Amino acid sequence: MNENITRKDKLVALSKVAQYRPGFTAFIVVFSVFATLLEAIGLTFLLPIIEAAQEGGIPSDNPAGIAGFFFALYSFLGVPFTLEYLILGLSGVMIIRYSSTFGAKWLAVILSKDYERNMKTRSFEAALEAQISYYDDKGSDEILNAIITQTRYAGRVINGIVKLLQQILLSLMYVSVALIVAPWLTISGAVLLGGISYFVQNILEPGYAVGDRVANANERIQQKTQAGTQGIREVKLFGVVDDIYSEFRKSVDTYTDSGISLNRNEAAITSFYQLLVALMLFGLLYVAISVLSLPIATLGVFLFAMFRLAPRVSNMNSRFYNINGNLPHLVRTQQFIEHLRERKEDRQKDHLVPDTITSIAFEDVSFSYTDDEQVLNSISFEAHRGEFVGFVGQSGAGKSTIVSLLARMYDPDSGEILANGIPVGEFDVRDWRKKIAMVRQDPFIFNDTLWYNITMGAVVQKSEVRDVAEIAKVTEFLPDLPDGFDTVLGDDGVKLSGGQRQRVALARALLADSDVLILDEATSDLDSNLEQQIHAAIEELDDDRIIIAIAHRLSTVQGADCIYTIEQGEITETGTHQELVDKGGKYAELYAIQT
Ligand SMILES: Nc1ncnc2c1ncn2[C@@H]1O[C@H](COP(=O)(O)OP(=O)(O)OP(=O)(O)O)[C@@H](O)[C@H]1O
Repeated sequence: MNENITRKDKLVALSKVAQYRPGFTAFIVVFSVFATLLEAIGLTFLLPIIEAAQEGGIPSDNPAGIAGFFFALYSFLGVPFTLEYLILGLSGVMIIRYSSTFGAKWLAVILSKDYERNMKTRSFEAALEAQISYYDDKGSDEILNAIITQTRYAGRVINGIVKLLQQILLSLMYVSVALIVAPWLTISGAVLLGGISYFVQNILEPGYAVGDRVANANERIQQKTQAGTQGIREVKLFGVVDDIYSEFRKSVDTYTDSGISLNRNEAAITSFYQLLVALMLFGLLYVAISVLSLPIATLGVFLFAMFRLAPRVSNMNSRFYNINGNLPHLVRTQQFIEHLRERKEDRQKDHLVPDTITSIAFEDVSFSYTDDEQVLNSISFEAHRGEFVGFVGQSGAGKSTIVSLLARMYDPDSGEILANGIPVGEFDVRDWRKKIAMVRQDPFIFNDTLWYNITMGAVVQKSEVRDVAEIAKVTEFLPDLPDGFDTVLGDDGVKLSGGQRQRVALARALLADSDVLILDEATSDLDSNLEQQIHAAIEELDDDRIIIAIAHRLSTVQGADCIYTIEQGEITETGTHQELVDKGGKYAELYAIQT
C-alpha cells in the first residue's frame, strides 16, 4: 500500500466520509445533542424539587428563577405544581433523555456499520472486477487484508466523526452561554483551552503515526498467517516454522504495542487535560472573584458552563486523536478501492460475442508483463472450429501466456487476437469468457461439494454431470468419496490428489460446453495411460469445439491437427506430429528425449 500519504490525502479521505449519507449523519448529531440537552433540563428540574423539599413538600406558589419557569409551564399545561408532579415531570424528562441517548447510539452504530459494509462490498466488488495484473502486483494477502481488516478500522472513523461533531456542537453551546454572561473571562478561558489542546496534541506521538504502524502490522500479520496456513506443507517440510512464527510474533507485538500506545495516549489526553483544565478554572475563579468581582449568579452560570465545557473539549481532543489513529486505515482503504477501479477490466461492448465461435486467430501478438522482459514476440496462428491445436516448448517459453491473452486475463501490447474475425477486445469480457473453458495445471478447488465444483452452482441434470464425470474419469475415484457428489473437497481440494483435482477441473470445463476448450497442462498429474484415455474421449466427444492444449508430455498433443513449438516467446516450428518429427528440429529433439 502507498506509504507516502499526504495531508491532502487525509483531507480527501475525510471529505469522502463526510459525503457519505450526510443527512443521516447530521440527524444523528442533532438528535444526540437534543438528548444531552434533556440532561440539562433534567438537572434544572432539581431546583424546584429541592425548594419543595425545603418548604415541607409544597413548592412556593410564586417561585422565582428556574422554579418560576417550571411553575409557568405547569400552569400552562394545567398540571398541579406539587412535589409528586415535579418528580413525575423529572422522570418523564429522564425517560425521554435516556431513550433518546439509546436511539442516538443505535443510529450511530447503524451508520458506522453501514459505512463498513459499504467499504467492504465496494472493495470486494472492485477486486472482483480488477485486472489479473493487479493481483500479480499486490498479492492476495494484501487484498484480503484491505477487504477484511482495513475496512473494519475505516468504519470506525465515521463513528468518531459523529461523536466529534456532537462534542463540538455541545461545546459551542456552552461557550455561547459563557460568552453571554462573562465575555472576557470566556475568551480568556477559550484561548487557554485552545492552548492546552494544542500542547497536549503535540507532545504526544501523532495519532496518525501510531495508526499507521497498526495498519502496517495488520498487513504483515495477514501475510504471515496466509503463508503459515496456505503454505503449511512447505513451511513444515522446509523447516521454517520458527521463522514464520517469529515474524508473526514480531508483527503481533507491534500491533499490540501500537494499539496500547494509541489507547494510552487517548487516556492521557483525557486525564491530563482534565487536570490542566481544573487548574485553569481555579485561576479563572481567582481572577473572577478578586480582580473582576463578578456577581455570584454570573459567576455560578459561568462556572457551570465551564465545568460542562471542559469534559467536552477533553473528549473532543481524545476523539480527534482516535480519528487520526484510524485514519491510515481509511486512507488506505479508499486508495485501495481507487487503485482497483483504475485497474478495472475493460467492459466495452462494441460487438456482441457471436453465438458460435468458428475461428480464433493471433496476428503478430507481442506481450510483456513488465518493461524488462518481452514474453511473446509476434505470435501468429489460427484455429478453426473442430480443430485441435497443441503448443509445446520449454518451461517459461510463453505457452500459458498465449492462452491467458486469449482469455483476456491480459491485453496484448501489440497485434490482434480475433474471434470470427472480430478483435476479442471489442467484446464484453465476461461474455467472451463464457465462450472459453480453461483447465489450468493447478486448478483451484472450492471448499465445497464435488457437485458444486463441477457445476459451479449452475442448475443442470444429474445425467449431464455424470457424463462429464465419466469423460474426465472422475467416476474412477467417485466411489472412494464418502458422500459421492456431496463430498466436501476441503480447502483448495485438499482431500484430493493432484490428478483428481485436475479431473474435477476438467469435468467442470467440459460441463461449461464452451466453444473453445483450453487445456493448459490440464492432465499433467495423471499417468500417461489415463491421460490418453481422457484425451481420446474429449476428442471423440465433440469435434465442433476448438481445443487448445499445452503440454510438456508430447504424447498429449500427438493427435493435434497442428502443433506449435514455442521458444522464447516465438513460434519456431509448425506442423503435425509426424511433420515435426520428420523435420528434425526442436520438437523432434524433445520427442526423442521423451521416447
Ligand atoms: N504474472 C506474471 N508476471 C510477470 N511475469 C510472468 C507472469 N507470468 C509469467 N511470467 C513470465 O513470463 C514468462 C512466460 O511464462 P509462461 O507461464 O507463459 O511460460 P510457459 O511456457 O507456460 O511455462 P511452463 O511450461 O513452465 O508453464 C516466464 O518468464 C515467466 O517468468
